[in-house]
Formats: sequence, C-alpha cells, structure tokens
Amino acid sequence: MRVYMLELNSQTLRKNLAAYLELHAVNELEFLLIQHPLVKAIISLQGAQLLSWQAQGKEVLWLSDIEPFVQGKAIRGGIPLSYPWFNKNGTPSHGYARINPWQLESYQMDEQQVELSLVLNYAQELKARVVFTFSEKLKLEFYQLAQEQAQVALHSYYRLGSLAQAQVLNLPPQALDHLQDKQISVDSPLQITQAFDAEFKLTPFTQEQIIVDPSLQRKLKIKHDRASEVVVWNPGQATPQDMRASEHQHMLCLETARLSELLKQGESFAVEIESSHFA
Ligand SMILES: O=P(O)(O)OC[C@H]1O[C@H](O)[C@H](O)[C@@H](O)[C@@H]1O
Repeated sequence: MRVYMLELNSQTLRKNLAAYLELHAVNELEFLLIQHPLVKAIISLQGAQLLSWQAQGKEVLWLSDIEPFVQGKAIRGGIPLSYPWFNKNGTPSHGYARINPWQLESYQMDEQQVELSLVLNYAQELKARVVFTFSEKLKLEFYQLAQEQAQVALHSYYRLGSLAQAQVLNLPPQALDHLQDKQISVDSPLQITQAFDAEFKLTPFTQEQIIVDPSLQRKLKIKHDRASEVVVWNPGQATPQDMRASEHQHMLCLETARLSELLKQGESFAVEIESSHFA
C-alpha cells in the first residue's frame, strides 16, 4: 500500500500477524499494515502513530513526503500522540511517547470493525494505552495508565485538497493565540490564509467540528470526546524542515487535547472521525 513516500509491499513485509494484519519495516521503523475489506490503515509502532487511514478508498490523513522514518525522530504527519506533555512544555517537544516504540497489545477483527490496542512501556512503567477502532468511521481512544497526571494531544494532521478553500465550522469564538501569546476572537467559519496556531477551550468537553474541503469535495466530521481543548495549527509558508514548503496548503492540524484538564490515571478521552463526500 502506498501513501506518499511510504510504500509497504512484499519487500518491506516482515511477518504476517493475522488475516488482514501484517508487520512491515521501512528504514529504521516498523509499521502495522491493516488491509481488511472495510479498512486500509498503517500504524507506526514508534509513537503508536496512525499514518494512513482510507475511508471509502480515500486517504484522510496527511503525511510528509520527505519523512525519513528514523528512530527517535518524530514522524511528521498522521496522528502523533503528544504525551505526557504538550509542545515545548518539556523536552523533547510534545513528550517522549511519539519518539519511542509502543507494543501491539491485542487486536480483534470481524466483518463490521477492526480494533487494535497498543501500549507504551517507558522507564519500566506501563504509561498509556491507545485503542484504534476502525469501522465506517475511526475512533481513537487514549487511556492514562501511569500514576502521574499528563497532558495529551491527539495531534491529527488532516489531508486537504486546498487549504485556501477549506473552512473549519463550529469552533468556539475565542482562542489563545500561540503566535502572539494572547486571547483572540476567531471568525466562524474559520478560513486560514497564513500561519495559524491557537488553542480553543471546549466547554462542554464533548464537541464536534467540521472541516469542509471543496477541493476534495469532502467533509470531515471530528468529534472530540471528553477533550478540554482543540488546537488548530498550520505553519503557513514557514514549514518545518521535514515538510515541503508548498505542503502547508494540503494539511491542517486539528488536535484533540487535554491541556488544562490533565488526564488522570484510569481516565480516557477520544476523537471520532467521519469522512463524507458531496457532489
Ligand atoms: O514541530 P512539532 O514539535 O511537531 O510541533 C508542531 C506544532 O504542534 C502544535 O500544533 C503546536 O501548537 C505548535 O506550536 C507546534 O509548532
């Protein structure tokens, strides 16, 4: 299966794990490939990072086409898990979870859905679990297992045909702008024309946004379940090194997060993503 520069084929295959589930390796990293009649998806074991999910045969996520896939370097794209801190609140940026290996704990597949569970063991402690449930939609649920409280972000990179034409519906009217470090008012629907990095508080904790992407004739419905914030990020033309300059036009991060309300031991929160097409 080919997603931008990541091509998994018979040469990259390391092991058949089950019907519809294979383990592959590319450069320094290992990947789970799911090819089920309902679902095609790729998860990197480093970071338990979903890199590709096809809904009705169409890719939902954005992944950098110059990603080298090396150990200890965060993969640019898909759904990185920022844990146990967000952004520059610690070192490394966005926590250690996205640059360390996770283990496949269990999987279950039937005609209706595919479910995979991965866990992070770090510094001799079981820290967190993530459960991916793929059906006609995707649910990603994150569980805090460690004792300490943590910040977490499900840092989704959504693929867009054209950012210039896209709109985000149903965001709260106020946000903390990370670029100017102040509260700002935000238009609804939101259209992004330059670098944007802002944190919106969600009250109540469960809310839904829609990304309308006329260029791909697609709507992405994104439901944040028990999240306290949503972060919206696009680097504009000042793209990071591992991302081509023009690529900011083809992605938008809309991150389901627990930043102010730390995730406690035994708690979980989730994002549900649904893709639909219009004529
Ligand atoms: O470059 P990274 O460490 O992956 O961070 C990428 C981005 O993540 C979040 O969206 C933050 O709000 C941004 O400030 C940050 O630039």
